Amino acid sequence: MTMTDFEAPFILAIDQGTTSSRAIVFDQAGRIVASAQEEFPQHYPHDGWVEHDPEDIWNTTLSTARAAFAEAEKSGEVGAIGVTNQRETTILWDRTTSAPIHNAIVWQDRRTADVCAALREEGLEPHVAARTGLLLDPYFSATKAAWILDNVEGARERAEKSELAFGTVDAFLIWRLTGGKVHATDATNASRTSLYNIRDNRWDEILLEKFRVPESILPQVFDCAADYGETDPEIFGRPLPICGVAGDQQAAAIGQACFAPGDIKSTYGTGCFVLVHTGHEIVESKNKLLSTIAYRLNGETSYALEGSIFIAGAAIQWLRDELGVIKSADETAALAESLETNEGVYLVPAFTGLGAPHWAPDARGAITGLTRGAGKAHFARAALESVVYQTADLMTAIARDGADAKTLRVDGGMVANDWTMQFLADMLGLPVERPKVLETTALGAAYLAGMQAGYFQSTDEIVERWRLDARFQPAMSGEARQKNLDGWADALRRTLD
Ligand SMILES: Nc1ncnc2c1ncn2[C@@H]1O[C@H](COP(=O)(O)OP(=O)(O)O)[C@@H](O)[C@H]1O
Ligand SMILES: O=P(O)(O)OC[C@H](O)CO
Repeated sequence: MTMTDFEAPFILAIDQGTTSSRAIVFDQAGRIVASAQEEFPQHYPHDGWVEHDPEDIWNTTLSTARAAFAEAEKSGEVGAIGVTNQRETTILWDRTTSAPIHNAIVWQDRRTADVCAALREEGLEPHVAARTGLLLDPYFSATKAAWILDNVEGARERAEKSELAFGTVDAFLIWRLTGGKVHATDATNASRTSLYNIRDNRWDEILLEKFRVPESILPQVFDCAADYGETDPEIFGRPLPICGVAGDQQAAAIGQACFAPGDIKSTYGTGCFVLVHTGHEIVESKNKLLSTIAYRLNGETSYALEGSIFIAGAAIQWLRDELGVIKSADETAALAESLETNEGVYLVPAFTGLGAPHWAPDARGAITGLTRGAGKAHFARAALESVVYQTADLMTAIARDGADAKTLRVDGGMVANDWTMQFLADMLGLPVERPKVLETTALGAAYLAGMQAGYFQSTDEIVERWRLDARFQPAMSGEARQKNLDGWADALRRTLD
């Protein structure tokens, strides 16, 4: 392909993730023109606490966006920007100086588990579920924002005087990119705060009061494809419109062209998130899944059921960084394959508690079935298998809630691992489809911006652009499958007990 094969104007997608910031420029056919990525430090000040320095978030976003932009502009012009982000992560900043008043409290952070437990005792959970589709868990932004207001000296008084702004990472980046002119978020990110009423599409006064978050600090909530203002001309040498925004899991579903009820995708990055489109209706889960906004376009809201797993690729990073049994993530497939079975070794990676469908913030990880012969292949296989079993638990919950999946579309860094994808198809008993573009999160943000910029007229044009790379068909015997699932259920029971 020559440079001139690309269809301009291009779209710059900013994908601010949990462990790295990425910027990818796409052409209008959905092909990658240029990209850049930078990791940044994670801070763990106490057991169960996870923080990011917002300046690291900003600096890595800025440098990757500028690098991808400069590379792309050698072959065409960038016309629009889409933003997608790690969700729930909470930042409060000074409206005058744009300086954060505390580190970002990351979605994985469990410090407000006690607050959530106390609110549950007071009977708040059914109200949270009815209004936001969520559960009472430290995962979501509300208790994180209140924690900052209570623990940074003078913050509450300053918030009451409208001197502070709250945002998930998208809102913080939009604020900085527009030079402090726009304080806005999109409906998907708002739906992850525990403060946003997903039925009426507005900040919920009762929840603001219960969670003790003043309305004065909240951003405006826009559609996912909308006018979010222009970037400060100094950033890219000219102003560029920011016109597409969605939380990363919702953006991945858009990049996977999940626009019809029943369409389902699973993204394997640091964590794993399964989203199934439920149309314009909110499906209330009876199996501890979340109801959430899939996207809002032209004022019309589509919803999804979501299963959130906190540790997926992070288990592989743990093998590499803490245990040192691998040097790089790619080694895990060969290690897993070197064993005919898992030989009874299971890992339950509850490093930051367990998410759906258990919601056990105090659970901690376990490895079971170790024998003297267990070695690094067993650990690698158990880590990969754990991601699959957690997905299987979610798929069971989704099926019980009435969604009937025919195939599962997968994406994210971990799906490069063929062994894991085959094991996933085997355990689910469903075909697993991997698309050609694995960067579906960034692609989804680019599509949203492209819609607002007028490059795409409808979601049908996005459906047409989806391309299959590989389909993994279930091949394992029913007996072997059940043995594995039983072994996992046993390890899980021991962890939860
Ligand atoms: N071949 C592989 N096998 C297993 N895990 C992998 C492989 N390649 C990458 N990963 C895992 O995928 C994750 C990176 O995926 P990515 O989508 O970039 O994550 P995020 O956006 O959450 O930072 C890492 O946790 C890494 O350990
Ligand atoms: O940064 P990721 O890809 O691990 O995604 C994080 C999720 O948005 C958390 O809800």
